[in-house]
Amino acid sequence: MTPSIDAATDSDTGTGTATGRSAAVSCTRLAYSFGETTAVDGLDLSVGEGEVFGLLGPNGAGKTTAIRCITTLLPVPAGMVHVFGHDTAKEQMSVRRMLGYVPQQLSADSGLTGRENVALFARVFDVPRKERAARVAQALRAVDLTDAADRLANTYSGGMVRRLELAQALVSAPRLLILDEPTIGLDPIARTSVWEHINAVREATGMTVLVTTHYMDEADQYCDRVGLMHRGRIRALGTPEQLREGLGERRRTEGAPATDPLPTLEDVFRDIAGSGLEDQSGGFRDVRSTRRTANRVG
Ligand SMILES: Nc1ncnc2c1ncn2[C@@H]1O[C@H](COP(=O)(O)OP(=O)(O)OP(=O)(O)O)[C@@H](O)[C@H]1O
Repeated sequence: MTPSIDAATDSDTGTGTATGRSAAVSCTRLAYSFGETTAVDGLDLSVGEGEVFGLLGPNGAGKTTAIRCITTLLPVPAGMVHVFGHDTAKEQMSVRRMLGYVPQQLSADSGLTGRENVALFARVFDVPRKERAARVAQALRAVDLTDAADRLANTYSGGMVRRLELAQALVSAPRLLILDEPTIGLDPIARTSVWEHINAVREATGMTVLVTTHYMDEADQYCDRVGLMHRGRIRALGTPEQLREGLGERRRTEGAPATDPLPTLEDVFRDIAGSGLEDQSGGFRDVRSTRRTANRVG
């Protein structure tokens, strides 16, 4: 099993100096293409320290690609990415040490117990040997898996697997937690539970959270700010309330009655993504995401 962020060998000595920027994540004109397909197209993004920032967008908007550049799993061919002031192109190891990453794909090994899965990540992320057992126990406790810690992961429900993956990402005490669709395919109770655990850790540690989600209700409820991404760029940015009010205001200037209810975040999303939302939802990529989750549950 390969952990989501491998221990890397690169020229970074780990002594890179932060440039003094206060942003947890800063992308400047980030661009990434797969052959002819432009996935990220000049992305400018700044996530403040301690924020819960939601990156929203239809399938294929470029969210995962942007996240993989931020985590250093993909190179940055154009533009710049900094994590707490460290340049991801030059200081790959320093950046990786500050990150916890829960990818869309399954990152837990079904043939290991919960504790063994988390311990594996503790080793890969260089948690000092003497502290490992305590840190693993702490991470499992933080996601409420202490009682199930010594069961094989293939006996876990989908929600428990997601919480286990959260524990794997938390065991290195990251300053920045990046989650790609953390609740996709989970039932409403399991979704709420995942968010409650993320929030509890954030409140206790001040960790910054960058999350992608298709669930607008989650973004509205849990994110301090959201960026709506479409065709590789951020098309709208603000608090969920600002975005909802902005669309409401525009609709009123276009003649909508003042008595109309305030638009939802989903209305804002549809306003920006337009037909892209209709064109791409339910496609192969969507099915693949759901299957990935089904495999996890199964
Ligand atoms: N490995 C790859 N090879 C070729 N094209 C890719 C690859 N990964 C992504 N793409 C393309 O890049 C674009 C952006 O994909 P990306 O996965 O970043 O979007 P996304 O917003 O994360 O979508 P989703 O919400 O479905 O996860 C899409 O057009 C996609 O088809």
